[in-house]
Amino acid sequence: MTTYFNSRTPALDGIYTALFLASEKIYAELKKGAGLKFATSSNESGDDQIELDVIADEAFFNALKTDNNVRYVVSEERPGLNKISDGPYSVALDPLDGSKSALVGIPSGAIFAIFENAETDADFNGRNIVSGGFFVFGMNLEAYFADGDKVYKGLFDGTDWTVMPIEGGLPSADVLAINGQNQMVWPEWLQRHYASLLDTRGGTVKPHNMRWYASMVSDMKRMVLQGGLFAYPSANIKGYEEGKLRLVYEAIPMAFLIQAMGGASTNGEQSILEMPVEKLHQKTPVFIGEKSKIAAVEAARKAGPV
Ligand SMILES: O=P(O)(O)OC[C@H]1O[C@](O)(COP(=O)(O)O)[C@@H](O)[C@@H]1O
Ligand SMILES: [Mg+2]
Repeated sequence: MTTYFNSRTPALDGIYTALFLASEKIYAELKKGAGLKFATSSNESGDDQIELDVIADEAFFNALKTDNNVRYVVSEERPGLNKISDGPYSVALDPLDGSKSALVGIPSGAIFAIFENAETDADFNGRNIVSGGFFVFGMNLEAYFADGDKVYKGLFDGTDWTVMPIEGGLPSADVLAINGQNQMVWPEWLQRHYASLLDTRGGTVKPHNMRWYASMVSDMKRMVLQGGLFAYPSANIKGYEEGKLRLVYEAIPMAFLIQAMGGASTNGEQSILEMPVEKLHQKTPVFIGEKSKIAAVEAARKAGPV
């Protein structure tokens, strides 16, 4: 089998190949316009699915199920731990991130994390992750990921992948990616912090620039290329008590990648990579970005009121 990427951990090479091959399949379906309508099903968490969610989940699962290094596959679209073998690594996936945005032509993608020696839900945490990142299904098929502490960009030209290191760390920009929909019911400290990021001080200072794709992979691609702050906070409204994003296969892989670039993450109180995991599908408030911006979020949270 062709090796698409030589990991610093050679046992991961086959897993990367499976992930890259599955992404090609999903991208080809998306390019054909296949699966871009609501399915009659819903996923493990009760979210409505589009047909491409199901196609994407099957593509990843089928690609990974023959690899003896893969112990479990975890997916947003499936219940529980799906046993593959007794191998040392487990893969957690959001097989189609931003699916509702895909319906209107905004780049979607897939998020992945590889964990070492995971046996229970609790083991799928930021201390056991060895690789994390995402694919973007946009103008091109691209991958952005951290293999250990090294960061790479992959570009598919329709036949082959070119994978290159990303050097130079996380760029810096006063860009804020957040959905302001729930701002009236955000914690009070966040309402204040948000206002401070947009404060022009009487027209003398440029406020943070707002960007929101409603597609985490697209917002994180912007982060990798330009810097900034990405946030999906909790809100005092049904369904958003812990935000919207999933800890294991959305927050942790993105936090791992951005930390490898010199950035940081928090749930408001602690790094996402330090958070205990209780359930595979649990949600968490997410703040990911430049170190100084994450420190400012935590300082605002500490200053209260919560
Ligand atoms: O609809 P909202 O509140 O803008 O949420 C958008 C967020 O939800 C997500 O689409 C995640 O949901 P899916 O994985 O179900 O697509 C993220 O990609 C994005 O950041
Ligand atoms: Mg998602």
